[in-house]
Amino acid sequence: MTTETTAPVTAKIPAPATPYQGDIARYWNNEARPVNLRLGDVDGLYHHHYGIGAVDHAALGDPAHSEYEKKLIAELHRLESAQAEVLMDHLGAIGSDDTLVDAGCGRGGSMVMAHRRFGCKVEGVTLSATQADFGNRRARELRIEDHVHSRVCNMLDTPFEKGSVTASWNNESSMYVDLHDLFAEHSRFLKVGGRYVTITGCWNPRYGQPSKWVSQINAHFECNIHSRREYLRAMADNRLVPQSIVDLTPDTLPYWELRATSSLVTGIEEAFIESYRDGSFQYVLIAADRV
Ligand SMILES: C[S@@+](CC[C@H](N)C(=O)[O-])C[C@H]1O[C@@H](n2cnc3c(N)ncnc32)[C@H](O)[C@@H]1O
Ligand SMILES: CC(C)=CCC/C(C)=C/COP(=O)(O)OP(=O)(O)O
Ligand SMILES: [Mg+2]
Repeated sequence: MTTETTAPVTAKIPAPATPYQGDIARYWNNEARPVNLRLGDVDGLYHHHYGIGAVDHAALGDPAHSEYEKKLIAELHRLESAQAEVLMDHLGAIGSDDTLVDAGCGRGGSMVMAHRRFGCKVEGVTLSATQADFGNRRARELRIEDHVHSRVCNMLDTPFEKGSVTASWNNESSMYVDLHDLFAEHSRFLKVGGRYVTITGCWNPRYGQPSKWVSQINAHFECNIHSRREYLRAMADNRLVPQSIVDLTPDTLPYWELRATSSLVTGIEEAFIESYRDGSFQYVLIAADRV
């Protein structure tokens, strides 16, 4: 029998708010890159974000060894999960009765991690019905569907009640939306005293304008990378006061340098490596209090 929790969300997909959002929904509905699926298969946590931390060369062993590629995939995945743990380190004290929101939740890997860590409810929104179905199927397989739920929904217009959410985040998903609209919505559903965290790639105002590498990343993902200045200004305008700003650029470079040597390369590795090296692009975590 089909129940409410097992029915695919595709049965009730809202129309995209704009033609652009329709493009992004299609993009993620059709995405099936091995660099994401093979990494997720390592332990069933499927991410669409990048990694941070030092590469464990001892664990990788000899590149000539027949098991090397498998170990490399496991290592890239370990670094991506480490990134999500660092984001969660900044969410503050979360109890099992709390609700968290993952804005732009992808296939839901971070939501599962947050539930395992805090025992709380996690609500995810994505434009992609394929991703929401994938995340809900994984939650059912893990028997956590009463706590972890994805829906097809525009993160700028969510059904969450005003002041009902203890903490929320965007993990590499804020480059698809206007930041003033985004932070107005987080600010609306967060409790006063709640916490907002983003990990994002942003262009560096000190460079002047987006570099050719940043433009290449935008074209590759059909996104619009904002500047660091824009993040801080849009937060300030929406009652989100930064508590920590961490430049993760040096921590993400080893991930990219390792990924560039793998068989799973997608062609975007050079743009990330060169823009991080020339200072035009930064990988940043911002944690802010809703005041
Ligand atoms: C790069 S993926 C990041 C996924 C996830 N945060 C993770 O870390 O694995 C970007 C996500 O943003 C979502 N997204 C983009 N624009 C959105 C919008 N307006 N509303 C909801 N989700 C959106 C996409 O559907 C996709 O799931
Ligand atoms: C930091 C920036 C600018 C990110 C842009 C958003 C994005 C597409 C993130 C990774 O998704 P993915 O895991 O699906 O990408 P890939 O296939 O390259 O691993
Ligand atoms: Mg990826």
